[in-house]
Amino acid sequence: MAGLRIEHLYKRYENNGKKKKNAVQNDYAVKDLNLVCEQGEFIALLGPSGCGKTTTLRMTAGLEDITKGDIYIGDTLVNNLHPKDRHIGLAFEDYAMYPPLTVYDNIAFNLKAKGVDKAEIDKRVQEIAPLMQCDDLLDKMPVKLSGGQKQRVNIARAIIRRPELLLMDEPLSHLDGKARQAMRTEIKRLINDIKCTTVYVTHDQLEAMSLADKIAIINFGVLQQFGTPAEVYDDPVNEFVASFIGEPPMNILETTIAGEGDHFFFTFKDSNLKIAVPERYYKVVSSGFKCKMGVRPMDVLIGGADSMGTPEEVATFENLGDERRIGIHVGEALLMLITDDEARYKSGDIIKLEVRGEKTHLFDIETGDRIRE
Ligand SMILES: Nc1ncnc2c1ncn2[C@@H]1O[C@H](COP(=O)(O)OP(=O)(O)OP(=O)(O)O)[C@@H](O)[C@H]1O
Repeated sequence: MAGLRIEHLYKRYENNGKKKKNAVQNDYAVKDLNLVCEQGEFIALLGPSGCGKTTTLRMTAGLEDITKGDIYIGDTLVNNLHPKDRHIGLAFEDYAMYPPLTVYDNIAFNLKAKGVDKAEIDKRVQEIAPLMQCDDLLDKMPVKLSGGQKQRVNIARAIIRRPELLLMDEPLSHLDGKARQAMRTEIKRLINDIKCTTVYVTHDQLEAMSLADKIAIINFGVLQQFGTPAEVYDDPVNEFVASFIGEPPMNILETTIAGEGDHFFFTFKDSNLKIAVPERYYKVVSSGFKCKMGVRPMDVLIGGADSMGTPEEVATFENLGDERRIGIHVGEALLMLITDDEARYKSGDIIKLEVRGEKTHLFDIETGDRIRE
């Protein structure tokens, strides 16, 4: 098992003028990426489609040339090493199994190719198969497997080589909701068992939040933030991260600060809503200051009958069973709140809105960067 270090990594695809769909605006698919994944850590590369996650993984695997920068696996600079010499396990999105071979032979394939002796191969397959819950599939042909079973075999194939580093690219993307959730739990258990350094590509923030020790959030090839799930959720560095992490996303509204006496409030165009600015921001705001205010839907509350909250009209109501989502127009924007309150609302109902001012974040209107107290 080894750690991974990525230093000032760049990738520019040479396309003879032709561009792929979603091609990056700045021509770099990956731009000045720096990442450290400690030995035994599980990191997720997270970002929207086309942001450069797969490109980063493929460069790490040696399947794609590096334009500039260095990749170390353990202390070894691997820039010019062949993939088979990098001691990596790959579990990619498409399950490229060998159709004429049984599951057993698929799992054993790479060890056989390396000339590992039969008894050792059998020992390892018998070790891995129960771990991936595919021991009862060993005699089956790939065509007979469900999506989840294929994925389990795929991961078994990747880990049987006892890689220094396990690279997974959207391994759950072919699965539907329930199977996805089940496999997520299995992957978590597996990684706990084998304690392998892992880099996991996903565009699903829930997957990243639930599996990873640390998440690297990427946009347009540029690393936005690298931190634990709690750090990226509670302390986002910019508007992009704040709105990418969390479901439903953080409410982000343009605001003008108004001073009243000794206090400051967030105010909004064409709305009566007024939210107290936390005192910790008093050093950086002034009356008339324009910025964006972010607040998570669970920090917007419905006040009781005696609440001092602002009366607001319900615009949208969704009942999702265990939670209800309410949308309120604030000028042209829609402010979402989540409640487990049993009450049913309909559009036009009036509720008292209370916003937990201490939970708000401020962002620069132009750059989207967090404004820190
Ligand atoms: N072989 C290629 N030739 C040219 N451009 C490419 C190639 N592969 C990827 N790109 C471009 O590089 C950028 C990053 O793509 P990449 O596949 O790494 O993103 P991603 O974040 O993994 O996206 P997805 O989640 O959709 O797989 C995109 O703009 C994409 O169009």
